[in-house]
Amino acid sequence: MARVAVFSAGSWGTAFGIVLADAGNEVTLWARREDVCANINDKRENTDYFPGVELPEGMRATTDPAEALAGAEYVVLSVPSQSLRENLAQWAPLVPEDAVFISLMKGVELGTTKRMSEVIAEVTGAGPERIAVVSGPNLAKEIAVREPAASVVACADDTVAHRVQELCHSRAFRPYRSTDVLGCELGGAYKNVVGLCVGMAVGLGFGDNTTASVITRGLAETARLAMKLGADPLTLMGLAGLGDLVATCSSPLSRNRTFGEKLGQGMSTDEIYATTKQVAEGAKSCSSILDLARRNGVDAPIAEHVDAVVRGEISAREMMDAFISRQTKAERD
Ligand SMILES: NC(=O)C1=CN([C@@H]2O[C@H](COP(=O)(O)OP(=O)(O)OC[C@H]3O[C@@H](n4cnc5c(N)ncnc54)[C@H](O)[C@@H]3O)[C@@H](O)[C@H]2O)C=CC1
Ligand SMILES: O=C(CO)COP(=O)(O)O
Repeated sequence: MARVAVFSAGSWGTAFGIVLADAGNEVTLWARREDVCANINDKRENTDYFPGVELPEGMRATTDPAEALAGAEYVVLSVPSQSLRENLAQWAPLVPEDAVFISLMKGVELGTTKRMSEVIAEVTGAGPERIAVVSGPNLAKEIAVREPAASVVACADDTVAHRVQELCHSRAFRPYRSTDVLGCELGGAYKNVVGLCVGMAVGLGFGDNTTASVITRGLAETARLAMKLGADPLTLMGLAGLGDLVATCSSPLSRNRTFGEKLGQGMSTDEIYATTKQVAEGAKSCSSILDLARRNGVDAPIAEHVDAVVRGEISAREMMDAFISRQTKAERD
């Protein structure tokens, strides 16, 4: 049993906290809001995110980061990717010296084009042996009610990956192990952009040929960039690549796919933001991923066109037309 601090009590932080508590750990969730914290401690429920789901015994909440971090051996991070740097700057001085960071986030930082593990390393000074990521087909709502699922735990240090793997192996959650942090993170961030694109196709009324074409070319685009940066191609064929892409692009539970569907139906980005407070990481990361691809000389038509639709520069329909009319090429290029 280990002591784990989870930041924060949103969808995935809470659902992964349930996995950790089910696996026998002592879990403290940091909640931003007093009412969320009180519900978790008093009613054993995160009413905002998972009404009706009873939280396990080994889980409690606090709004005080110092209390959450006292004696923590593992620090799980599940905040919006674009706020991580600012959040961590406040929390880092409170983190116990040897604690291992576990990133659940699927985004790329705007401006710097850094992956979340890179931001963690930069802000905290932690070495690669203290930074792990968890990524895979893990829609939070299904995990919270213990539907069976698999995922990948990646850390540059295989011994630490093994420890984190054991930490989160519960009765419904099966983690695999990897040392390819970069491949897992890029797979996780890119599938959100592809999910937006698939959602747009659905919103436009198109069927399975269109969505399968976008998913497949999305995987090719993800692999092109990830491999250029040094990822193992097999990671992209695995749970953190293809697996997550399939879950996100097929599920109405996906916030990214839903966001895309609304764009396809003609809503603007601002109108969609006004309808939800939940994170759709791809709407921000399409721009940073495109930036990353351009800096590395990699062709990224899906990221480029999704970014243009999110910015309101073209419509979803114009995006689909542009894909079809692009210069023809070999499939493997
Ligand atoms: N929901 C899901 O099914 C999954 C989500 N993820 C990833 O997990 C990360 C978190 O997403 P979710 O939990 O789904 O989002 P969410 O919107 O459900 O929760 C976000 C949490 O962050 C907090 N938050 C928002 N702005 C903040 C700020 N400025 N500073 C500190 N905390 C802030 C919110 O209070 C909330 O507790 C994202 O990177 C997402 O891609 C990964 C796998 C599954
Ligand atoms: O990452 C996810 C599933 O693995 C969740 O996807 P959304 O953020 O699109 O809901």
